[in-house]
Amino acid sequence: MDFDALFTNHLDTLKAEGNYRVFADLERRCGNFPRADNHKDGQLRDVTVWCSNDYLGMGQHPAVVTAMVDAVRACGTGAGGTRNIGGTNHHHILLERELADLHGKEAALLFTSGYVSNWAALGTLGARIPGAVILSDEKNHASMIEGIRHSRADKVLWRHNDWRDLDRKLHAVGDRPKIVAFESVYSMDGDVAPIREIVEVCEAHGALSYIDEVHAVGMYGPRGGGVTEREGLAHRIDLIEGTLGKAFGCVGGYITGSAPLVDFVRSFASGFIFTTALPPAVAAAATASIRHLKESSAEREEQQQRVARLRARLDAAGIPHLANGSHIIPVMIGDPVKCKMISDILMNEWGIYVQPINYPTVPKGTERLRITPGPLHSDADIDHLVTALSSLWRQCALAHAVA
Ligand SMILES: Cc1ncc(COP(=O)(O)O)c(C=O)c1O
Repeated sequence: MDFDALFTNHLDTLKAEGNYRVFADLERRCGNFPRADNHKDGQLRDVTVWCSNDYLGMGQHPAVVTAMVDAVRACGTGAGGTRNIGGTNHHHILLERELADLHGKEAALLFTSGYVSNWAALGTLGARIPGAVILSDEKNHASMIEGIRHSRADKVLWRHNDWRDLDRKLHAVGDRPKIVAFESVYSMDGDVAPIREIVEVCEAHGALSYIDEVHAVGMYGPRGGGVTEREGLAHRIDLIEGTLGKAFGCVGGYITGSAPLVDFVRSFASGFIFTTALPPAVAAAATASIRHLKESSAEREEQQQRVARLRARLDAAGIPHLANGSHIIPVMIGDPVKCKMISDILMNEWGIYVQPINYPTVPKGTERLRITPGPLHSDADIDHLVTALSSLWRQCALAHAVA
């Protein structure tokens, strides 16, 4: 199916109706709003955070902080409107160009979060492509599930990461327009999808491929374009979705794809049209973060060393963790009460903050600590964490990994 022709067709109808909107190129809307006082709130406990999704510490990177502060001074704190009505600033346009370039796509579109990107994009594609069927990996994130539900399109689940099952299910769907939705790095198990095989199956069936790279953008690929960049597959995926809130250290989400696809979502998605735009300062900070990670792999390399070191230390201590080929280290506990208790003791007695992950976020019996080492963790932090876990493993009589 020629999706771009279909999108263009719909857009032509919009144009004929006079409802088609464009943004002024590099539109500026900055003002000298009064600066807010910088105040410190109450005393904070000194803990080491081990469960942050600011994977590379970019939220504290001087270039990112400076970009945000400068933009707040120049443009104020808020966008002041929806993108279509007064809220588009040159920082949004620059960021969309940066994102399109990151993924080698014609266009990009910002949303207020990664959640909203998935919800709005899948909701719109499923609802507006007549007769569409969405084939969704069974472990897809809630934002994708909700988007599909919102679209009211028919949904078919395929077994997690099982491209053969996907192939069979695409066959069974037959001649209808098909959208295949999946992730690159799954958040809770940290496992990585067989993207090449999935893309080949999509191509064989003429399906639109939709990948969520939320846990991979900034982290993988020579310029931080995600697993699709690392594997040289970005150009074969129709839509890449990502977040600015994790490795890029800011907030917001986006989609990238062909110009007609992005224009189609921009023109029809209520989650884009009817909400205040991201603050320009956030867009400026995200642009600085993306640019930095495109040009420098220092944070990524440092992060990968931290992950390798922690995994080796856990292995040496016999503490079971999922080997998954990603930066997410799930330390398996398998009991909800012990999981919560260990998290509490780590916080109260060891100054370590790692949130317990229990049902319904993960299936019963697979309760875990989801640990995310970053470049800002020192060797001493890692040693302290493993010493604490080893002590708790003995205290709580937890099973050790088989060597
Ligand atoms: C796979 C996946 N997609 C989307 C999102 C939503 O991204 P955001 O936090 O930017 O809303 C998350 C959030 O954790 C996620 O894990």
